[in-house]
Amino acid sequence: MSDLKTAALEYHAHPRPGKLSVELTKATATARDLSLAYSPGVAEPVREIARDPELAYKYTGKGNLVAVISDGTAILGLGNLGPLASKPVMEGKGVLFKRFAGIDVFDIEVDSESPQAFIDTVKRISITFGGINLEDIKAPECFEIEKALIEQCDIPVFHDDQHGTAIVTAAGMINALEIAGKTLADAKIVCLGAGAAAISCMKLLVSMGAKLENIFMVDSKGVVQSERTDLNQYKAMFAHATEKRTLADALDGADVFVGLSGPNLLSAEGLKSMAANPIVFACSNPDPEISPELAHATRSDVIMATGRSDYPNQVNNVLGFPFIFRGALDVRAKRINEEMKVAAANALRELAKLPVPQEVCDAYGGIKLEFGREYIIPKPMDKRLITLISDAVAKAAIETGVATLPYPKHYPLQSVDDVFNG
Ligand SMILES: NC(=O)C1=CN([C@@H]2O[C@H](COP(=O)(O)OP(=O)(O)OC[C@H]3O[C@@H](n4cnc5c(N)ncnc54)[C@H](OP(=O)(O)O)[C@@H]3O)[C@@H](O)[C@H]2O)C=CC1
Ligand SMILES: CC(=O)C(=O)O
Ligand SMILES: [Mg+2]
Repeated sequence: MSDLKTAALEYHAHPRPGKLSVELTKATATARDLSLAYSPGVAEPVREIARDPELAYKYTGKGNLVAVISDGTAILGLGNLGPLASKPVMEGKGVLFKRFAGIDVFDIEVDSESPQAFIDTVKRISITFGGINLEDIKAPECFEIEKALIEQCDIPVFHDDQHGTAIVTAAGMINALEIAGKTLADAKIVCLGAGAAAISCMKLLVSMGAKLENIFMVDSKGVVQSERTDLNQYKAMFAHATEKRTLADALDGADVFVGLSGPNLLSAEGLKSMAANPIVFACSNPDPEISPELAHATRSDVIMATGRSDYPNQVNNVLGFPFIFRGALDVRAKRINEEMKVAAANALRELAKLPVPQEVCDAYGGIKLEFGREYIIPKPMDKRLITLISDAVAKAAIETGVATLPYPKHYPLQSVDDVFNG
């Protein structure tokens, strides 16, 4: 077994299975405490919530509780391995929500026979939560599922693989282009993958200035182009009349490669054919479309990012979802709208340009981190993420009328420890 495999299995198995547990937030030492926590005292908040459902936010953990829900149909880049196999990833998202934004998570793996069954299940349990983070649900079903749940639930519903990924990709991309001396408006972009993450990433890039005609999407059958008769409506939005048919055709002279597909799909030859200062976001997890080692050996001018924690430039939705939900929950937003997503992307992008505190450098082995080719996007351990992204999201929610609470008195948060100081 590889060292990483052994260590990862050991980490998950010991000293107790899994990565999360439920903790108590109130005293439970005496009979009096129990008479408040449970019968008879618990009847009082029950009566209050029955009278006014909004009081669930006052008397229960609802307002700080997010459901991370999957059907296991697109677990990272590992594919459709079923709901139970997705549980380590969903627990992992729970770890990240808690560690970076103080948000409690129940992970829920749904064994559903159809998108409608999944929608019905999630809708029925949605009242338990302050928000719903959908995860690792494959395209195109994920689009229909998210749309239905947004319509049917009055709490934020957010498919992380779509929007979390898009926000972080857009932030990193605009910075990488700036370093390469290029612009989003002119960049020729190849997106390998045409699923949940890819469609949403390309849509956000277009809304932030990329030209639809400059984007070539490639799926498992080749270039998404207008002569194809097998395209779903989401892919069809990106279909051009073009002679290009293969990934190699699309890559020739391209400025940007975004990989949201699977492992080892970008070859050295493909990378060689790209324009000067090529930007490669090989974001498939756990194994990228091209390894950074091969990319750097192939091109000295490549600006390289992956979805992984163990290389520079981690373009991963961990930089988005904890802080976006934090901001949304704290103003009790009814949804996470486009303005909130763009605000998050801009906050993230701008943070990368600020001097990096020593403690962040220390968490990454003491290396000097400075805006440039090896640091296009902040590191997950940077405490300023919660300060800036949650603040930007909360403000955008208020400005666009989806917040139901005013700007929080304890904002901007200085760290995750400030979450309950409000
Ligand atoms: N770094 C990050 O933050 C994130 C990374 N990802 C990564 O993105 C990838 C896709 O995830 P997601 O969008 O949720 O999954 P989906 O199942 O929704 O989409 C997968 C897409 O990959 C395409 N694909 C698969 N194999 C190939 C191939 N050989 N050549 C070209 N395209 C291929 C599929 O093509 P077809 O449509 O023809 O089936 C499909 O369009 C995963 O590797 C995942 O780890 C996802 C979210 C966040
Ligand atoms: C990071 C993530 O959400 C994924 O790879 O699916
Ligand atoms: Mg995911």
